[in-house]
Amino acid sequence: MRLRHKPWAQDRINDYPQYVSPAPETHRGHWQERFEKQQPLHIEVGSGKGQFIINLAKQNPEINYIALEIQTSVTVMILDKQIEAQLPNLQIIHGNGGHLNQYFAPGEVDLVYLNFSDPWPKKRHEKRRLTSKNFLEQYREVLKPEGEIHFKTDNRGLFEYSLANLSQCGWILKQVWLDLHEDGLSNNVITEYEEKFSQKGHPIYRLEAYYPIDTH
Ligand SMILES: C[S@@+](CC[C@H](N)C(=O)[O-])C[C@H]1O[C@@H](n2cnc3c(N)ncnc32)[C@H](O)[C@@H]1O
Repeated sequence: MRLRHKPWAQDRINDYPQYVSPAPETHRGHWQERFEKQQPLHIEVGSGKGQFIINLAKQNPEINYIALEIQTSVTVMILDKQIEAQLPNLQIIHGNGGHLNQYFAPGEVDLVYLNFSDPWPKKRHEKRRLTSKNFLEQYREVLKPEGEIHFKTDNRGLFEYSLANLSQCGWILKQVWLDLHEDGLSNNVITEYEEKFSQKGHPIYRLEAYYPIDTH
């Protein structure tokens, strides 16, 4: 998938290399050097406008976060929030989650968040789904042993598809929620899309999964 460029937005991104590096692949294996403190690294693939990850970064200064977003104009919206908040534990990648192993070294990431990923309902677009097998392989490569994926969606079809792929690819499900806001999760941080779909009365599905250490 190609990055969608908008010149004005790209110029704005270029003005803040301290928050959005022009060459994220050059930090592969060295992301900790871009943060004030060396601490666990959590990333969100498909961050949208950044509400979720900005709030997480504010709430958890003991964790480093990276927002990864493919659309240029949307990346600018995260950047604008970061320019205001100046969080020392937040970096932004304007890039494609399908290239994760170019941005991160094996085991560099502690946790991957996927929130309300585009469902791409047509079979011919399956490869674009962030829980397709290609993407799951990328997460497995960059996560530390037993590092986790936390995934939320209101789309039942995408949730079932993701559960099936995870289990076929050997991931272990730690926990599954079929109606997050009914079942409760004490420290749930709400995303933009979650707010929108919850207001419409949609149930929110959630899962936590990890890839087991190979004991052979
Ligand atoms: C439906 S929005 C959800 C935004 C946010 N996570 C939320 O829950 O409010 C999905 C976002 O994922 C981004 N996206 C889709 N495919 C991507 C990819 N391959 N790499 C990075 N971002 C991607 C889209 O541009 C969009 O901003």
